[in-house]
Formats: sequence, C-alpha cells, structure tokens
Amino acid sequence: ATRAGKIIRDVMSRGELGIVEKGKNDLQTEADRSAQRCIMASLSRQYPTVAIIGEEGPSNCEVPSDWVVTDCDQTILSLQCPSEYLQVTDKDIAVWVDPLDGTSEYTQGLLEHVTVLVGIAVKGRAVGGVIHQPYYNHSAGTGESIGRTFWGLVGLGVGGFTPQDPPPGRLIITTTRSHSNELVQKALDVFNPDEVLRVGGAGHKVLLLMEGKAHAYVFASKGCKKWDTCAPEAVLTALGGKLTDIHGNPYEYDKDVQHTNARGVLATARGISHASFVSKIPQEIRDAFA
Ligand SMILES: Nc1ncnc2c1ncn2[C@@H]1O[C@H](COP(=O)(O)O)[C@@H](O)[C@H]1OP(=O)(O)O
Ligand SMILES: [Mg+2]
Ligand SMILES: [Mg+2]
Ligand SMILES: [Mg+2]
Repeated sequence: ATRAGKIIRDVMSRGELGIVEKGKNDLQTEADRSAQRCIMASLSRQYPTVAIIGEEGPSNCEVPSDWVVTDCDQTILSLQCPSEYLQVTDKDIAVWVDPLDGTSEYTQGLLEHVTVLVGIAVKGRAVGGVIHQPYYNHSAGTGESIGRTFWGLVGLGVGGFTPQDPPPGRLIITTTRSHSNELVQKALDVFNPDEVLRVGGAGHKVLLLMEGKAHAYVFASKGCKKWDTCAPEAVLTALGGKLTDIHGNPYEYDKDVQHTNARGVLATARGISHASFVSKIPQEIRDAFA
C-alpha cells in the first residue's frame, strides 16, 4: 500500500492523469491502474493461491520490477498472531484491493481524501486491513515524512495512528461529497446533526471516525463496493467501532459475493451505540435498501 501510495504521488507530479470514465460519476486514472498493478503483482507473488480482488479488474501484465514489494513489516510480524487465525488456510481468505479510494477527489486536487485500501476477509468476515494515506503531511515543511498507514487485525488491535474518541455532546456525521442524492440527504436529515463533514473516500471517512473527528458515517446509497469497505471495516472493528449496511447487518466478503454494497453503509466510532443509529433510519429508506 505504501509503494502504491508513492506511485499515486508520482502520477500526480507528472500531471498526466489519463482519466477514463468507467460510468456515471465514476472515474479511473493512471494512478488507479498503476497502483492496482503494483499491489496485485506484489500480493500474488507472495500469495499465489489466495483470492485477490481489485477494483480495477484483473491485471496480469508485467509490472516494473521496482513495483513488486517482497519484504514484510517486521514489527507487525513480531506480534503474536491471535489463536483464531492459526488454522486459517488460503481457501478461507479473500483480499479486497481498492488501489485508490477517493478518485473523484484525487482528480480535483483534494489529495488528503485519497487512501489505498487492502482488506483481508477470513471466512467472509472483514478482519484485517491497511488504510494508507499517501498525502498525509504533504503540505507540511520538509523534514516531515509524507504518508501514513493505519492497520488493524480483529483480535490483535490497531496501529499506525493514535485513536481518539469523538466529542461528547454534539453529533458530527461524515458522508459523501461527490456521490450525494435525495435519499443520501434524507438519511442524514433524520439525525439532525450539529455538523456534516462531506469528504471523499470510504477509507478517509473511516479515518475520521477513528481519529475522533466524526461520530458516524452515513451513506444511504448503493455506490460503495466490497473493496471500499473491507479494509476500513476491519480496522474500525479492530478498534471497537462498527461498519454495517443501513439495517445494521454485516456485509459478507467471500470471494464470490456480489461486489456492490447494495444496502448502503452505516459506520460508527468506538464507544458510539451503533444500534441507536440503525433505529433512527426511517422505514422509507429501509425499504429502498431492502
Ligand atoms: N456512485 C458511485 N460510483 C462509483 N464509485 C462510487 C460511487 N459511490 C461511491 N463510490 C466509491 O466509494 C467511495 C466512497 O464514496 P464517496 O467518496 O462518494 O463517499 C468513492 O470514493 C468511490 O470509490 P473510488 O474512489 O475508489 O472509485
Ligand atoms: Mg473507482
Ligand atoms: Mg473506493
Ligand atoms: Mg478506487
């Protein structure tokens, strides 16, 4: 994810984004394509029999040798693997890769919204993930290292950041800035929030929950896919938060599931009652995502 983040910055510095329209309000750039090839090549070389699904489709062509990462994070490897994973085999695992989350914002220069997402599902549950933010600190003076990586494994914990709880006594909700519609807005209005943070990317919004900037992420839309939510859900769950559909039911992340998160996204920070958010979603919106 870190190497992919460097590729994303390099594409932007060169200034040739190579934008392709995949669908309505749905762009792909050279950064999405190259970052995906980097991650797919690196993972499939180390784990040739694990199912890896990337947003930008299969990409088996050769990649530059310096895109292939072969080393592992020794600090994380030195930690004790939770006993629940000791018997896991390749067949139990699906890896969901979003090489660049927040493409719309990337093309508009809102670079802090961009993340690289690699999520690991075991037996259909999102349990492990990394969220790399390639432009963290990019506007700071020299001397600050650029980019950071959040990680989490359910049963082990999280790393790469300092978790914070959102402020009590107010309600801050984060949601889409580039994929809104009437239903998305209706679902926000029922909560009567003190503040709405409209930012790009599923990864970035979950970072806001984990750093105490928002209490909940509400997105009554079918726009997100499994690669958008697998890594964020895993890291958030490892921290004690929750990400589900708008009914409060978990998504399945087996390799054969449908890619679309057809029942919307509702996530809450650690220490926030997820059920109380679910209970406020009105019937009209529940019915639209039945
Ligand atoms: N209607 C949509 N079409 C395509 N992708 C979407 C749509 N809605 C959401 N997404 C994906 O989910 C992410 C979170 O949504 P939003 O930023 O609107 O809150 C987007 O950055 C985008 O991922 P990506 O940028 O990887 O294509
Ligand atoms: Mg996309
Ligand atoms: Mg995405
Ligand atoms: Mg993407």
